[in-house]
Amino acid sequence: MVCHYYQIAVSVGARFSMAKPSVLRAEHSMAPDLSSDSSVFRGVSSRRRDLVFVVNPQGANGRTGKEWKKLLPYLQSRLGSDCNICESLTSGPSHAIDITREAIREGADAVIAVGGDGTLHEVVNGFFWDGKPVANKNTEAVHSTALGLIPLGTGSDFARTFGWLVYANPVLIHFISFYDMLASSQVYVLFYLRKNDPCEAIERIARGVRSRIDIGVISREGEGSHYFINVADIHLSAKAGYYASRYKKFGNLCYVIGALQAFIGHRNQDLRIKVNEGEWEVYPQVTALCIGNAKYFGGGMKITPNADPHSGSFEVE
Ligand SMILES: Nc1ncnc2c1ncn2[C@@H]1O[C@H](COP(=O)(O)OP(=O)(O)OP(=O)(O)O)[C@@H](O)[C@H]1O
Repeated sequence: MVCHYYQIAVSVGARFSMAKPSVLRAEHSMAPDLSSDSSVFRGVSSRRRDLVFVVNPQGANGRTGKEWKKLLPYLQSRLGSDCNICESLTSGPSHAIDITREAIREGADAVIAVGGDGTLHEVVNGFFWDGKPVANKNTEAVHSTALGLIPLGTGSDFARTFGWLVYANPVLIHFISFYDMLASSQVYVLFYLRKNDPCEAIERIARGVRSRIDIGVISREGEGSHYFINVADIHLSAKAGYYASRYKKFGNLCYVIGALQAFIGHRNQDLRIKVNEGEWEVYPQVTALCIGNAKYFGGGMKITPNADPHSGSFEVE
């Protein structure tokens, strides 16, 4: 009998320090031309921080777009005097990646994902290009671009790990590699995490609170790198997530339906795993493998309860 197995290496890198301090500069005089693609960026005020909101209007079966429309006037009145507010609506899958890269190159102070974990995931991947962090094209700029989140998706699982709280102290982000990849890099992260209370999120944006967290990197020989901020998984749970995306109109129930569908025809598989510098080991008949940087997936399932995005390590289940 031929034995098929997946092969995965999980490794944890060391934290390291960022060369530049990470304070949002309220008096920043930079005025990048984020309106170079006018269909994408709509500048609202003229100076100070440049905040780019990447909105998936189709998130949560269209609820994200509706919530965002209600939120925008408040956001403009609250932040408009201090910030350039750039609203950028995604037109389809992967668009958020391109928007984010452009915003960082143009010197945005923060790129804020407005939507669910899918949108957040794309924005995180937009912070990188060709295995490296995207850089401001103004090489003399002294600020870094922060990542932000207003969780308005179906599951919004990443935000759950934080209990909708703000992390006030800057902590270092670093990127942890796994799957035949060494990696190290960093971005700063802003958290605006009070689900169903976006006004509270905007208050946090106004305060400019920053934190630093870990980001995972997945790579395969001959393919590009792929970054994750929440939970990376393979086999049954990954199939469940894939199927769930077809049923978002049912809200969080989509994850139950997706899981049921994934069970149909599912067969466990042997898995070859290496953790850190350990030996390769074969784990027989594995149902799923989850590598958690944060705790939740599948619409609130606490799959890696001890994972902590600030810890410099993953929890593997
Ligand atoms: N204009 C669009 N039309 C259709 N799909 C889009 C559009 N913009 C982005 N997308 C895709 O929609 C996917 C899901 O969006 P998002 O994660 O924001 O909402 P969700 O699936 O409801 O939330 P969650 O992932 O937290 O359950 C994204 O990964 C993205 O690829």
